[in-house]
This record gives sequence, C-alpha cells and structure tokens, in this order.
Amino acid sequence: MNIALIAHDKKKDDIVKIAEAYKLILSKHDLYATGTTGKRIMDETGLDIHRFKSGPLGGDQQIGAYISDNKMDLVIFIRDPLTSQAHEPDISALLRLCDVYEIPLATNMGSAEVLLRGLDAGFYSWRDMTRGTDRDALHF
Ligand SMILES: O=C(CO)COP(=O)(O)O
Repeated sequence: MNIALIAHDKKKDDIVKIAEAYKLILSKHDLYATGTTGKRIMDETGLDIHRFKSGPLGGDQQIGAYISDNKMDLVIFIRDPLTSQAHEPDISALLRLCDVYEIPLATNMGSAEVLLRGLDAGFYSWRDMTRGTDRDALHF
C-alpha cells in the first residue's frame, strides 16, 4: 500500500511517536510524506520515505495529485486544529480529495491507530481492486 504521512508543526512529535510505535507495520509499505514531516520520521525512526515538498511549498498538493491519480491508499494527516495555516486551501483540497476517492484518512492520533491496525489486519485488501482505476469505476 502507498501511505502518506503528514503532520502540522505542533503535531510532528505525535506523528513520530505513531511512526515509531507502528514501525513494523509501516515498514511493509511504501511511505510518502511532506518534506519536514518526512525528514523528522526518517531521522528518528530510520523508515524509508519518499519526501515531497514541504506542505506550505506545495507538498499537500503533490500528495493530492497522487490521490487524484488514485495511487494513494491511506493518508495519515495529524492536523493542528488550533493554529491557522497559511496554506489552508491546500489542506482543504487534500482532505476533500480523500473523500472524492474514498481514501481512508486519519486526522488525529486515535484514528491513525485504528487505521494502521486495520491495515495490518488486512481490512484494506479492497484497495487492490480499486487502486489506479478511474474514479467513475470506484462504485460497484
Ligand atoms: O504543512 C504541512 C501539511 O499541511 C506539513 O508540511 P511539512 O511536513 O513540510 O511541515
């Protein structure tokens, strides 16, 4: 599975904790991240991650482009709900695309844990049938 990992600045410690706790699960998948989040996770966990640009410089949009190609299988985006972000439109667009393409999305630690455990339990095998298909082909 292709997994995107993203966190706002005040949530970076949290996503590093998640990545450390679920390193064994995450290491079985292809990992992507926005620039600064990816660097923190790589430096502190040793996981191999493809890094896009930093979020405010277009990284959220790059991940959104993957989603719109229906190539991203799961998004963990630990958002800071108490700080306004200069690139809020990019963030909204990314979250919206997850809904357009029906991609599982976790926006906090609790939901991230559930999604990662579900991933390991094989709950996402349906993605093998829909990945890369046109959006119109998503509905059975
Ligand atoms: O801003 C972000 C998501 O909107 C995250 O970007 P960075 O990982 O580069 O800090």
